[in-house]
Amino acid sequence: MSTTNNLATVRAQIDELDEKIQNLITQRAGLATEVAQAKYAQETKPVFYRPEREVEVLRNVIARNKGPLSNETLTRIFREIMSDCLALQQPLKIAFLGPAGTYSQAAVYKHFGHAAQNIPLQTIEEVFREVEAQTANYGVVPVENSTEGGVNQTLDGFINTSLKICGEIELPIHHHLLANVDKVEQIQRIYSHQQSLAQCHHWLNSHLPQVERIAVNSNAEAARRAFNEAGTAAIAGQMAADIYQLRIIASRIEDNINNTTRFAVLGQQEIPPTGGDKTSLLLSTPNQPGALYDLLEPFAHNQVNMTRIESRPSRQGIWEYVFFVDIEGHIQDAPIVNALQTLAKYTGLIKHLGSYPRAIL
Ligand SMILES: C=C(O[C@@H]1C=C(C(=O)O)C=C[C@H]1O)C(=O)O
Repeated sequence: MSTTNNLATVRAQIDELDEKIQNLITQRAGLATEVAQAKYAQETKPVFYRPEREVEVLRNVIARNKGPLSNETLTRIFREIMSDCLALQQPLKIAFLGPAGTYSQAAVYKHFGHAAQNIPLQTIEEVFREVEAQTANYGVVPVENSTEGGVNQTLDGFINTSLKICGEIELPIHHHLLANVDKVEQIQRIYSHQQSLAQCHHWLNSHLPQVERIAVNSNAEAARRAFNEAGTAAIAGQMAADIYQLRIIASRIEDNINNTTRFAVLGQQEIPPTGGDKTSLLLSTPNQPGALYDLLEPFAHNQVNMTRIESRPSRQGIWEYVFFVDIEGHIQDAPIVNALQTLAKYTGLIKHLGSYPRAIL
């Protein structure tokens, strides 16, 4: 068969498959609206977004994958399908640290797909407030970065909030130097979020040691300034480069190539166990010898794996601390129930911040 014929035949096969795929997606959307009816019938205040179900769908997708498409690609496609199916039931409003073009927005797209309505806000505190006030259904806040550690505004937000963490998102972070200059020598000032400046510290010291670095509220705000002010550059991501029409002068300038930020999804609901969960707790100890040992021992004794521990001043006395602890498992799992029972004897405060499915990819 000639190449032209072959091309035509394969394209005909693709057309046939596309028709099937489209029919199947349409059928799936129909079923999602049936699910909505079932939720109305079963629940007085129906909850449409179900992270425990979405993660099950995505884990099935990964388990079935035989290539050539990567797990990342297939989960991205299925997330978008679910995003639109969910929007037929309830269009979600998601609050995050704006303006448009921040890594937080990239995390929102990764987790909720493009059918959700984005609500960019000016501070992390506002994200907590809008979700508490139910002006937004969910919020996405950065918790920690693999290079720079915890995000203090978010940790402080957890201390006072009644919201629950109902998901986590892991986003690889690639920073670029963005500007509308012809030569690097023309750059007099670099704007970025303080975390991003810190994550590119070595690169800046070796390439642009004399240039002034100015911390602003977000990377997208930095990009906006670089667009408006001559002789300025921003450190931000690809999305900000696209939105603010800036050229990439140097790409991937983060000091650590595995630079990743972990985000939490804030909401009002408690998520049932999925078999691959994490639990976040806020604990406090009295200021006395062995207090930290007493806090850790029950987890070790019950074979609960701790993935993170971080302290913050409690703001209630001088040199008093609260501890943010992440463990593997769900709050309903027996080892965690037992550990918390023991812990209750020693600690002043045990606040369950949430149990949620581990981040997918
Ligand atoms: C369809 C449902 O509602 C939503 C949409 C989902 C989907 O499209 O698969 C999954 C979970 C929910 O967020 C459901 O709960 O099953």
